[in-house]
Amino acid sequence: MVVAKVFKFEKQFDGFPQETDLKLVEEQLPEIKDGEFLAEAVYLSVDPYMRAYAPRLPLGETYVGGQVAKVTESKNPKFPVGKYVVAHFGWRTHTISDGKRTPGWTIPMVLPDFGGLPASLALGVLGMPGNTAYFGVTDILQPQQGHTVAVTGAAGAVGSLVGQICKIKGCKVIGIAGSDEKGKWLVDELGFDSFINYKSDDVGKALKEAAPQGVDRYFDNVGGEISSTIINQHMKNFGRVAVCGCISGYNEKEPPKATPIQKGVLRHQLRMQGLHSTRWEDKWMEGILQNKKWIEEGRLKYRETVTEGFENMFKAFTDMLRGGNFGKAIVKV
Ligand SMILES: NC(=O)C1=CN([C@@H]2O[C@H](COP(=O)(O)OP(=O)(O)OC[C@H]3O[C@@H](n4cnc5c(N)ncnc54)[C@H](OP(=O)(O)O)[C@@H]3O)[C@@H](O)[C@H]2O)C=CC1
Ligand SMILES: CCCCCC(=O)/C=C/[C@@H]1[C@@H](C/C=C\CCCC(=O)O)[C@@H](O)C[C@H]1O
Repeated sequence: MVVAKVFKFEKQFDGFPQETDLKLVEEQLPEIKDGEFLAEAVYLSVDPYMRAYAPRLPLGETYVGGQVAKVTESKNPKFPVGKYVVAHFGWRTHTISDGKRTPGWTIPMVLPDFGGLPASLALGVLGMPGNTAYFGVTDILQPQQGHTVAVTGAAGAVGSLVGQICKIKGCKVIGIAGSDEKGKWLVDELGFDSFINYKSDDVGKALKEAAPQGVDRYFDNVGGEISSTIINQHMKNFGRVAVCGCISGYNEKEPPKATPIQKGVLRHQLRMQGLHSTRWEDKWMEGILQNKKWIEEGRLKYRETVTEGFENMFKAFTDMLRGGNFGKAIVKV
């Protein structure tokens, strides 16, 4: 008899998530049936969307999320024992799956050959965040050689890759994030051209110094007043803005107030587009293979912030929301 540990959504968040909003329970799993397999979580992801999605998640449900799991029993030839899968099973240690899609989420996928790179990367640079960065830059932002690019959430899973991919495309990249230690990593190790600490610097003033001629492309991971400042005061004419996330408001009880951006969009004739990584599901492997190639060539660096122990999922999640992570935040069971 297999017993799964599962985090259930106990109480709707009211502002910043509290530990008592989730409940860790045990579930006895039945024997697998024909067409099913049993998978044991090895790495689990903690992502900002888990906070943004909460109002739509019914209470009592398993908390949402992706994981890399090892197939330990199988009556489904597409998911043989010993293989690793990346799947949207939620915050749980053991899962019985029929290999079909959890409605609204990605379909379980046997991990492709990562050529010796760690399987955990399927939750980061070789998975959803990596593809958000890759397709968000190549399809939405479309930076050209010589462009100046600003990216917020710059030291996180998506932002750290966005900046590097823009460097690969020949751009000047300005990263905006929440600590000088993050800035040092971005500039000294990832090759960003400059860094702004939004917690201690005046973003408008610092951006004027870093990009006196203005910004051609802005990859927005945070929304709020920082984005209003960039869009209203720093974009060049005909610039592009990729709206990827708005984490500055996810934990707010009331919708955050920020200076309207319409004037800036209009004055500078900007092209501003939202994106969800899922729109590129039909060419998902293109992003994974390209990011993998850039890693192998030494042109794309990744970093993981690993929390040990399934019981520490909530801690890892809230640490990430508070900015404790460099690169991708994951949990190792
Ligand atoms: N559209 C899509 O398909 C996807 C969108 N996203 C979005 O992209 C963004 C980044 O996601 P991801 O890379 O996974 O997460 P990160 O790895 O960047 O982690 C979140 C980071 O957000 C920063 N942060 C927290 N609060 C604030 C705040 N008030 N203002 C500014 N920054 C804050 C913290 O860094 P710091 O120390 O700098 O504050 C923290 O490390 C999120 O908004 C997310 O929702 C992510 C994946 C897919
Ligand atoms: C306003 C919330 C923006 C969330 C941005 C983000 O991180 C998206 C990530 C998607 C994720 C979408 C899942 C749920 C977010 C829905 C929130 C909402 O609309 O209220 C998943 O599909 C993979 C990433 O592409």
